[in-house]
Amino acid sequence: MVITVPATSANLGPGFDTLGLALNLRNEIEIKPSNITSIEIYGENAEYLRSLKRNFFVEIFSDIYKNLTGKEDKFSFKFNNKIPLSRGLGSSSAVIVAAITAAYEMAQVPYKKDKIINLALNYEPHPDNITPATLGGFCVAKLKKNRVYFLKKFIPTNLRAIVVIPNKPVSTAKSRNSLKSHYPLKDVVTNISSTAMITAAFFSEKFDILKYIVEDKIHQENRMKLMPELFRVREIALREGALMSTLSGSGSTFFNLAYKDDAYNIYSALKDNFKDFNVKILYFDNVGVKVYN
Ligand SMILES: Nc1ncnc2c1ncn2[C@@H]1O[C@H](COP(=O)(O)OP(=O)(O)OP(=O)(O)O)[C@@H](O)[C@H]1O
Ligand SMILES: N[C@@H](CCO)C(=O)O
Repeated sequence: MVITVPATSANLGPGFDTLGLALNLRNEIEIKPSNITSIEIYGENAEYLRSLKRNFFVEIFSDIYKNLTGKEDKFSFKFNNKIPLSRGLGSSSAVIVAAITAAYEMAQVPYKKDKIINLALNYEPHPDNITPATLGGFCVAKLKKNRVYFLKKFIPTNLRAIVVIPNKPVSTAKSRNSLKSHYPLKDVVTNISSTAMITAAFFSEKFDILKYIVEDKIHQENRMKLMPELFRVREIALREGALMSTLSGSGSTFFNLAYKDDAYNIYSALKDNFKDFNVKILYFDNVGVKVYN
């Protein structure tokens, strides 16, 4: 069985822990029943992941598989990773969502994607990465009493993401600790109105308005100060025609949305100015986690 899962960009600026979308940059995992457990890792951060004593995917997969079947069967795992670690592209959510889905598939227990999203929450309390990793598209998610409520919208094919991936990781857990616990009412209102406008823009496919309404007062500026070059990434992307330009999740990646005809200009301006950063044009993903038997 092969399972693939997309990278995700969470928050979209003001939609902290609420908005997210899926990008066509996928980790691929091949799993086969075997007499012994074996793990092969290729691609992004392979050397680092090989050096770890515990494999996050295999641990989650084994727990869920045992819960479902009562058995401790052995499998061979081959990972081909494209999502860089701790860059705000949802690498941890991708692992969690893929591992849970793989366990249900291998155990041959029927499931709905709603189930995957809610189980994933036990491992990471951020529905804004988990929901689009599972479903693809643009997702709005709300966590209430330990349950995720969500809505998804397909992202049209005339849009592209231009991502700027710095060479420095940012741990989500650490970067959350640096955030304030209280905010003035006017800042809260800025985020509520901006998040509502972004949601309406995606659901009505009226993307031009994004140029004027994306404002965050909760987390972005503080997090961007950890890597001040990101202020210039935003300035250049917007100047070259991006519809919006936001920190991806907790960073360090910057996410830029553009019409496909503007994508190359934005990409080359960013590439020329940030030679040490990895700049990519990506399609959006509207499918989410996918299984090939
Ligand atoms: N392919 C992988 N295989 C095993 N473990 C992984 C893999 N990808 C990520 N992880 C685990 O997830 C951690 C990264 O999680 P973190 O939340 O800091 O970053 P992220 O999910 O990439 O960013 P964000 O949540 O802001 O989008 C890694 O340190 C590692 O423990
Ligand atoms: N909403 C989470 C996403 C982490 O990718 C945060 O900003 O910390």
